[in-house]
Amino acid sequence: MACHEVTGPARLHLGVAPRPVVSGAARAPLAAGQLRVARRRQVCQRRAPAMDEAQENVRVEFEVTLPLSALRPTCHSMWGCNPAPPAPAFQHVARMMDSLLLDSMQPFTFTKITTQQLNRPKNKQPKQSKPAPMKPQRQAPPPTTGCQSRHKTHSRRKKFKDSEDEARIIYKTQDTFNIKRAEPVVEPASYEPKKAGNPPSSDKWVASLRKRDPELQPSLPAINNRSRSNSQTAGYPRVKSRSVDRIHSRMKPLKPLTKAVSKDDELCPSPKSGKGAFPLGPGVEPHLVDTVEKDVLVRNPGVPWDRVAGLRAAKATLQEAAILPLIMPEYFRGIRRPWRGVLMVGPPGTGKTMLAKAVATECSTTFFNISSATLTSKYRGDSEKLIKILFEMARFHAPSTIFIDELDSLCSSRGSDSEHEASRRFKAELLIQMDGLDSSTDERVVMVLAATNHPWDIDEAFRRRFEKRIYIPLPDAESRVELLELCLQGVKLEPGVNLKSLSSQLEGYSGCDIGNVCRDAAMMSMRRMITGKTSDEIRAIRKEEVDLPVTADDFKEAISRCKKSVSNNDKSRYEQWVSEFGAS
Ligand SMILES: Nc1ncnc2c1ncn2[C@@H]1O[C@H](COP(=O)(O)OP(=O)(O)OP(=O)(O)O)[C@@H](O)[C@H]1O
Repeated sequence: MACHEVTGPARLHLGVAPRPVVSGAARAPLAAGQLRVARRRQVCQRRAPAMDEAQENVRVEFEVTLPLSALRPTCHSMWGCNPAPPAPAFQHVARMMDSLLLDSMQPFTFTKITTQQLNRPKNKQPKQSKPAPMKPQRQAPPPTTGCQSRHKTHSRRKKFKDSEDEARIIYKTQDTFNIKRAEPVVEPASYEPKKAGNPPSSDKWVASLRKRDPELQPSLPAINNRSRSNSQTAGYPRVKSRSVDRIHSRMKPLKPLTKAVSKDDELCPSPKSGKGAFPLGPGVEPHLVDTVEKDVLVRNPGVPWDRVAGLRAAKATLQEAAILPLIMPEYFRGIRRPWRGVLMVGPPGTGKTMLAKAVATECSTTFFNISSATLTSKYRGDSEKLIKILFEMARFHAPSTIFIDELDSLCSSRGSDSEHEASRRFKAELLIQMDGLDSSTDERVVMVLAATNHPWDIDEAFRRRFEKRIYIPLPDAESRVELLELCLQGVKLEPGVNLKSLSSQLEGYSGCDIGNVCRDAAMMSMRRMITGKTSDEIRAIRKEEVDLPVTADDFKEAISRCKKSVSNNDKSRYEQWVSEFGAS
């Protein structure tokens, strides 16, 4: 018989004297350790070893009704009764008692556990005269201890075949454990819930029962739920679960996207969808929306086209893909729909990220910037949900640009043994979301822009979805001159410095490398000035003394110190990939 087949009411009452024992009031008092079986009068008198040292002020009482068929002339081993194997229903009750008595006294903060059969036939009810006095206690919290809660579980609705199958066992004892009295006894009317302090013991007790006896599982959820609500009403600080936190945070008003105003915003207005905050529909997790708004959404990339030197072909492709559909949306319909995805491929430091920001700045689109760092570390496990919300937000704030930096680290080839489950789910979700960007029917233009230094690692499914795959090469001679001019803005140059001849010396350098050379050359005069001086002497140097024009020799020295970061082999590998998979 499984535990839920205990068909009669099982009542357990733990209390601290002098509180009257309710259900035992109509009976002759029983000595400690006595076990009485009603109806059949099977009385088993045994003393538990631990109960020999009785404490006068602690009384444990429980009342159990269970089918006679379940009852054998046996007791639980704890009381040293008949060694015959106990019946399952009785076992169930015994195990509960066992857990209560053997655990760390926490159970004694419970005053009553009641299990009732809901549809018991009236003529089969056990005698009501004795349990009747317990009823008032269900309405008022028992006054014995400070940590009280009541629990009620309902046994499965199963009728007895015969009323003779019912038996009542009443057990009374004086507990011998070193029970710390929680609080003085108070009258029910003056009972007040404990405000704070000890956590509710019910959870601990239930957890203990679960651990000790998995067979009790079916009856525990009801106990557990009830105990939570009781501990809540008893004034204990509630332990919030993550899901509860989410619900609470859902109720918090989110900052509207267009509300943030900074100094930068005033100088260069951020792209505004003008639609206010993203609505939290069903299934939308507010903390992820918050995450996208805080960490992914870039309000003001602030990179105009002219800050990007060279890269004319790439700029033209991006203009066609991102800017023109916004300028003349009627034209970009049907077969002329805007490109859904553009992949920028090239060596590091060639301006791919700058280009993406420039697109967002020029188009005034809402710019979402995600990278493997954003997704895999902080939001591991949530990354696919984040992607889903990201695309929903991008549609809501359309026209939008979603920029995925270092695409290879997020969208590498699938199916390898080392592939993590979370990564697989993320890729699947991203593929689905990119498929959903059908701007031939949807007027909300959302473009996915990605950049990678390792195009050969990208999964072919993603490669296909990036309809434009453009090469961002190392700067040519003309672009290098532009870069030098850009980098040396505000820097005094000696009249003898020729940028064209300088650019020829910088062949094979990336935009980033050229910036480093310029920075180094611009600091040469200062280095010469401070050599061999103490910090006090350096402090005494005036700005005009160090701010000397940069000479050709300075550049020469800087070039000798800063080598290029991209090898010829790397360059040819990119060119080979682009000649095979490029689409510009
Ligand atoms: N074409 C360019 N115009 C202006 N600045 C450039 C250009 N290319 C590179 N730079 C300089 O190099 C720096 C790095 O550029 P960016 O981050 O865009 O390179 P990237 O191609 O995205 O590099 P990675 O692939 O390593 O992410 C920029 O801050 C900028 O100063």
